[in-house]
Amino acid sequence: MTGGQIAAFIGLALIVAGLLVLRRLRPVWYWVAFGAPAKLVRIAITYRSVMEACGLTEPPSRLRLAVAAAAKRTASRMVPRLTRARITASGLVLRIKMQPGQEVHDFETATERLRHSWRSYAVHVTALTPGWLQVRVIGYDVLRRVVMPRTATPKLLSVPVALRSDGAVHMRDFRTIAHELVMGATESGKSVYLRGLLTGLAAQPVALVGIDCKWGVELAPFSPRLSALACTPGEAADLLDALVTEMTERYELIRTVQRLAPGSSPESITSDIWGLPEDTRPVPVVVFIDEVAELFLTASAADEKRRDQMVTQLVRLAQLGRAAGIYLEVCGQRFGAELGKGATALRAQLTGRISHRVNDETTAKMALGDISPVAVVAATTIGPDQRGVAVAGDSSGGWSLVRSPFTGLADAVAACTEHAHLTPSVPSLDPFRPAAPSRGFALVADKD
Ligand SMILES: Nc1ncnc2c1ncn2[C@@H]1O[C@H](COP(=O)(O)OP(=O)(O)OP(=O)(O)O)[C@@H](O)[C@H]1O
Repeated sequence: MTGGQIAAFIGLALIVAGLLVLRRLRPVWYWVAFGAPAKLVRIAITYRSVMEACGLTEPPSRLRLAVAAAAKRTASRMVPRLTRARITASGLVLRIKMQPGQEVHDFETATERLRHSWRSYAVHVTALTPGWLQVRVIGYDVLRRVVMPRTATPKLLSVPVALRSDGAVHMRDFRTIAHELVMGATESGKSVYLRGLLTGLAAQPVALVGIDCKWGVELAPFSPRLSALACTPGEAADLLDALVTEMTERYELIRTVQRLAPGSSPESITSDIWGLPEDTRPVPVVVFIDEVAELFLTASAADEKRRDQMVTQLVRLAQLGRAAGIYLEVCGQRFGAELGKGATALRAQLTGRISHRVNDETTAKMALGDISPVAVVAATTIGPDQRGVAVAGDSSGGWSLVRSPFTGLADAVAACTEHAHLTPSVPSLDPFRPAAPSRGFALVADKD
């Protein structure tokens, strides 16, 4: 071998090694620069044969048969028409026009075959207008290293909290889904999810309230941005009473505005705070409850009375809070009927569901059983090494696999400190406003 050949060989080896490192460490860059163009070419070349192999073609139409007969050749089967292909950070988005006789379900059942044929990580099919569908070909495991797209921007009460396995952004939109239940075993990623949500909301004109009966270890670090915090069941009971009083006052305010000027225009009539004029509209309140089971536990008869009162107030907030701009984000390891009176009623009101890894199928059923049996199975297959991966569903039956980007405790504390000046004062919650933690506390948080 000559010196030049050796140099060329080493150069080639370095390029290949560099590409492998890039693919591992920066999968998005690798995909956009190399993976996507190669995949696009593969799909363009193999499209027809893959559709035939996957059983996604239809017999020729009469017109086609007649034309073929006139030309003395055999008519080919009709292939769904690929009209557009777009490269995204996670894969390719294909727009396909189906042939007469085809339905979206045909493509849904063929996703595994398409995935293997196109050597892709996953294939997702979505119906568009009648006759049209969208096929998302996912190039790599987007949940392994979550990178939120730049287009994912937060809006008032709507925070991009996680990435879906199909590369889309999962938004936590409180105005669409007022209350949510976040479940998962220990070390499954609940706190990281809550931190991300809290960090997103910290920059918005929203009052944040924490109920953390684990002596505040999870939520107390965010004190600079919290309008109220309860760290024991006793404090939680008083805070829930105050929240119900606040809700009642808001309903009275809405009613007062409704009664204004008998001749007022129909557009000014409102049944929630969002229809109120901006200068009178109360600030929205998001209540974070960490480890909800702690609120249900009792050790004595006196505790039981307090528990019943707390649960009643929680159910009232969940039933009526949305119109008053009070939203619940409830977190726990288990949330079944065994927790006692009111648990099932409360769970039924929590429309949004996030289930991280769970210890058993029963727990997955508590979170997702009333959404979809397939979602339950998906939640039970999340492994211990997949921290932060969860099944997100809502009671409409839709669900997807998601993972939140990692938000460290120090980052969340820094965001809360930076936006501390935005903390709204809600007079009825002022007695529960936490004192800002000392610097020493912040340093402990930094170590996370
Ligand atoms: N989205 C994520 N991305 C990367 N790592 C994560 C993610 N979520 C969680 N983890 C890892 O898992 C660890 C445990 O997560 P977390 O503290 O959120 O679990 P948890 O469910 O709140 O546990 P516990 O119930 O014991 O408080 C984190 O310290 C982090 O290392």
